[in-house]
Amino acid sequence: MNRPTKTKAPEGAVSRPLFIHATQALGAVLAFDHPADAVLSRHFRDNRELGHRDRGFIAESVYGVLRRLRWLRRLAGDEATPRMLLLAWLARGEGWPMRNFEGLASATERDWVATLKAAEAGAMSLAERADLPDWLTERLLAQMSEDELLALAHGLNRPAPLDLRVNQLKAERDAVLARFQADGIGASAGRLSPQAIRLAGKPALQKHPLFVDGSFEVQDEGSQLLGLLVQPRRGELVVDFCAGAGGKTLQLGAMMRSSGRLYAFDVSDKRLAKLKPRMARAGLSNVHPVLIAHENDAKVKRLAGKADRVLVDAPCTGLGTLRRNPDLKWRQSPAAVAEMTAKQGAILAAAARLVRPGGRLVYATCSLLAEENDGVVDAFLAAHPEFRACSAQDILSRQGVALDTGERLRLLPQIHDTDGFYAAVMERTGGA
Ligand SMILES: C[S@@+](CC[C@H](N)C(=O)[O-])C[C@H]1O[C@@H](n2cnc3c(N)ncnc32)[C@H](O)[C@@H]1O
Repeated sequence: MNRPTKTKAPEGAVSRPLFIHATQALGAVLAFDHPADAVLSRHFRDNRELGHRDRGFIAESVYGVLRRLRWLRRLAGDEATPRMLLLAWLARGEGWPMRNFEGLASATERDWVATLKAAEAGAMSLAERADLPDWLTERLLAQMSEDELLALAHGLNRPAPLDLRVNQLKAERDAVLARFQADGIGASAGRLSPQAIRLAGKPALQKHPLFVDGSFEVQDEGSQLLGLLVQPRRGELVVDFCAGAGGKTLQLGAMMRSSGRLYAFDVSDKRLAKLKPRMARAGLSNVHPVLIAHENDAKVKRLAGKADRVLVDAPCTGLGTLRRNPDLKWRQSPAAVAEMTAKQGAILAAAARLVRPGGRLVYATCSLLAEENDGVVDAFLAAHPEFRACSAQDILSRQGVALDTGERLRLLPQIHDTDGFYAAVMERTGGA
């Protein structure tokens, strides 16, 4: 494969081989057969000579094009190839000067880029301005005004910062911050979660001694608030019903001080397999990963009425994570939303059976769509009078998180600078 660092490029530009890598990766991503992060990981695995900065350029360029695809197609034409879209992104999105294209683009392409730099996108529809598909714009418009939708889209179309969660079993946040400062890593305390650190850039931290010893994990600050809503205590029986690779399981386990029993259910053995080494690094001995066939598996039913707390971090369209996964907006569809909402309702009903009287149930998604959020929770509460709604704002405020969110947690990138998250807290009545 091409060695990207050998060709001399003008200052601020990139080498020709690196540009070719970015074009190839973009072409593969734009087929939309697989998630963009999986396609990029594969490209990097197949091209191990690419360094951290090269990978950064490729990923940022690909994600930049995905975020602004409608605008770029308006400028470059509906038939624009991945190479043309990349040139258009670098010229208009990144504002590269013409000299950066020398050595990368042919004379004809450079003439095209020069024209493009002065081109107007012309009158654009709301969906084009928001850089969202038409169907999604329509759904969001039923929930908010045009101005709110554009502000949301602007927030979603920006790169996400890198957040860490300090593992309270192993370290104090101030000590981790002090160590980062000594190591020259720009970081500050999170504004919302008392366990969060926000990094100034995107340093590679997998080999950092505090990552290796389990003192911190990567977790969006918004996601950390979901763990605070569950608020598990030492010695309790807690179920993380859709645990995946354990982003929230690890947080819950640490909040329980590695005591009690924390069941991590999921239908994906691949995801649960990723949880196991993370549990070990985090120093948790209270987590029990359990592979289930579906939400009504006998392994689930065995815990009926026994759990102090159950988290349902439901499978969803993930549209709240567009800052990190901008391809999702082009890969989701109204049919996928309908399929999701049916599954979410079934999982929530099955998980609710595990909650003991007086116990807590938290339903959460990283979706922005009302049908996956309030729609599922309202239908559940209407069908289950034995559950009552609790105030997310009160629960967070008692843990020192001041957030004007009301009964249900709604986090939005343009307001909270987190991914988009939704959570509803409920309690089974009849407790002591
Ligand atoms: C939003 S992800 C969970 C992310 C995880 N909680 C974290 O914090 O990293 C949703 C998970 O639900 C799982 N899932 C899908 N259907 C399920 C079902 N019927 N029962 C339990 N888990 C399910 C998926 O495999 C996926 O891992």
